[in-house]
Amino acid sequence: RISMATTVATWSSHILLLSLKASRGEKPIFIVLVFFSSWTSVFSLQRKQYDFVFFLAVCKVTVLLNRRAVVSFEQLLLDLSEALGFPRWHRGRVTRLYTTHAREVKGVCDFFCGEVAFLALGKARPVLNSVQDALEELFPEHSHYRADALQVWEKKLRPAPDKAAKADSGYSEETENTGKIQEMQQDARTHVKNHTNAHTSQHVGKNQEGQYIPDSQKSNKKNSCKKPAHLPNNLQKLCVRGEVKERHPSPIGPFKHNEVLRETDIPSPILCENCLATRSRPLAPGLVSTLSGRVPLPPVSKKQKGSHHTGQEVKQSDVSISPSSPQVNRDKEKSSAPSQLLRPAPHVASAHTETQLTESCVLPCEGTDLTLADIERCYEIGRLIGDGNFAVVRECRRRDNGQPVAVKIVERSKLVGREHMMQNELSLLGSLSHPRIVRLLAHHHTHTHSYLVMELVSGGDLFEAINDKGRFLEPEAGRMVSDVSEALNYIHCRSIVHRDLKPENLLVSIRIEKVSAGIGRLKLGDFGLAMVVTEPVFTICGTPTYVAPEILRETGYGVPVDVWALGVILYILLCGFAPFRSRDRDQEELFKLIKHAELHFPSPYWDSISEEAKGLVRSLLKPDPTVRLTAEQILQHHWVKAMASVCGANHNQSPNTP
Ligand SMILES: Nc1ncnc2c1ncn2[C@@H]1O[C@H](COP(=O)(O)OP(=O)(O)OP(=O)(O)O)[C@@H](O)[C@H]1O
Repeated sequence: RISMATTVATWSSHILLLSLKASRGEKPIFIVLVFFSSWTSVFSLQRKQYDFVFFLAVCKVTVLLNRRAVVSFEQLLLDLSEALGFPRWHRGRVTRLYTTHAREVKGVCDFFCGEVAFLALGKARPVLNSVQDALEELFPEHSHYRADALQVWEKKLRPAPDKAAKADSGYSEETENTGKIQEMQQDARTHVKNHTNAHTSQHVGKNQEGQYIPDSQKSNKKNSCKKPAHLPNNLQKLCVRGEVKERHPSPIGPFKHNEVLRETDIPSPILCENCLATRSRPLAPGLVSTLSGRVPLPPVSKKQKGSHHTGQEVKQSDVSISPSSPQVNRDKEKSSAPSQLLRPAPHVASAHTETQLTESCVLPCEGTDLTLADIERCYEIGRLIGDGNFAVVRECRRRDNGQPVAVKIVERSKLVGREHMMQNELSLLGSLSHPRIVRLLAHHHTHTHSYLVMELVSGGDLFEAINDKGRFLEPEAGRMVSDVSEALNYIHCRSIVHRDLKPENLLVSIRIEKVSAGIGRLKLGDFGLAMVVTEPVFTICGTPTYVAPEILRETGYGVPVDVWALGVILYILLCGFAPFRSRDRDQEELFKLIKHAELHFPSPYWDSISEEAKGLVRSLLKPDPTVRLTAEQILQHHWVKAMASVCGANHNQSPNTP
């Protein structure tokens, strides 16, 4: 997966250049740094268990960073710095990252958002000549791009006429702490080229020698909107899984301008960090299926996840992931699929009458006698829109009335020992009907797979929206909290606890770009871990970042755990990073922090956020579940009401509009 990239390691007076070359035609997954390093650094990197550490020469190492490996921006800076030979204690460590166009990278999302290259800097201001050298080295054939970038840098580095302008330059805060003028004359001048559009890429550079300033202990605290691990079942210990960041088009493309969006340019799926779910985006507007004018359906012959499949391909992939012998399948199912699994949910049965199925589309929700051909006769199977641990979700269309639906295809052999998860989805979700909860319309079963036909929520999920936007304005965040609280209030009144509330399970009912305009509405989905709670539950389950302290304390829990998770989500919505995070991605440390529940609102990220919003966060993240707000109380909270009404007034929409 590593392309042997051109090695560019050039000293300029202040900036060390790192360069890479993308391997062509591969999915973009990793950020790669190649550097010259001491053995000490190499070993420390290995101890950190990066995905790959390659020895390309005696002292040259490639480090692949991916989105899941990065817990916080602070940690990312430390990792980059260490990779470049400046460990965290080193005076010359990297403290800032800038894009080629002088925009400071302030969080993990910024880092993984498709920039081609970054300048990694220490404490001191960079010198324009060095930037120019760096740009020339990196983009030798792109004089316009270089000139453009240089112009922005020139503006940024122009001597500040007064104190205020200096403060605005973005270089003043970090140096305040050091208090040593000579330290400001040193920097970890490194030019890092980053390529998220390539499966793997390569950077090469050299360490800089000399005196460096000490760590100010005040590096950027902004964290990622990273998704932590999802538990495959409710008995397993919480553990962190991986994620691969989606591809974003590069700002300058693969060194080309004005590229037209083709189908092949549709961003590749993201692999969800929490649940190893592959995340793909809705088709770009205008990409309409050749099969149907109404719903974007798959063109042919792309087999990787997130690509489009024909019905035939779906069939093939179904076959390939199933146990080879049909007899084996049947035997497995006999032992794994409980009889309740096949019982239709009461609410689901009525869905058939409501949707006026034609004769050919009436499929039973009972028994396992159906075949894939039966399913395909009723549903045109479309592109992959989600992929969890046990299921893939595809956009489909009913053939009789053209209704777009989402079909969750569960391979039942993967559910052995966890049959309750699907049972929950069928019995609990099937019994619910609320505008803020994804509706289960029908379910069908073959010998090997179950098909859960759901309302299609076409705007992606909140995780993607957070990834896109970083953080949200208070009115947007308030309305989202209101939406989720409505859903929670509805299920909590029925003594149902969701237990896996997180941004990935909140679907946006319209396209993501409109979320930024405050119009997106959320719907709660994935009831795989939900259960009816009549007495305290002790099972440890959930997703680390969102797990409530009482779950970890194992003292028994109930519906308030969902409110805690909502508190974590609100915190992330407002500032872009999670309230409890371990710098070293240490799960034990994370759990300690959660149990301790000490809440901070670090500056400057929270400076502009109202006390009311902070107050609500505090009320949701109360370690004692008995004093935590209930979903009903959240809906009555003055900030939530005010924010929801601002959004409602802006968009002339009732909060209950589906
Ligand atoms: N009704 C829907 N409409 C649109 N997209 C959906 C729908 N349901 C699920 N998805 C997408 O599919 C992804 C996976 O779905 P879901 O979480 O239900 O699968 P899962 O296998 O239960 O996941 P997990 O691994 O978390 O248990 C979701 O994150 C979402 O992006």
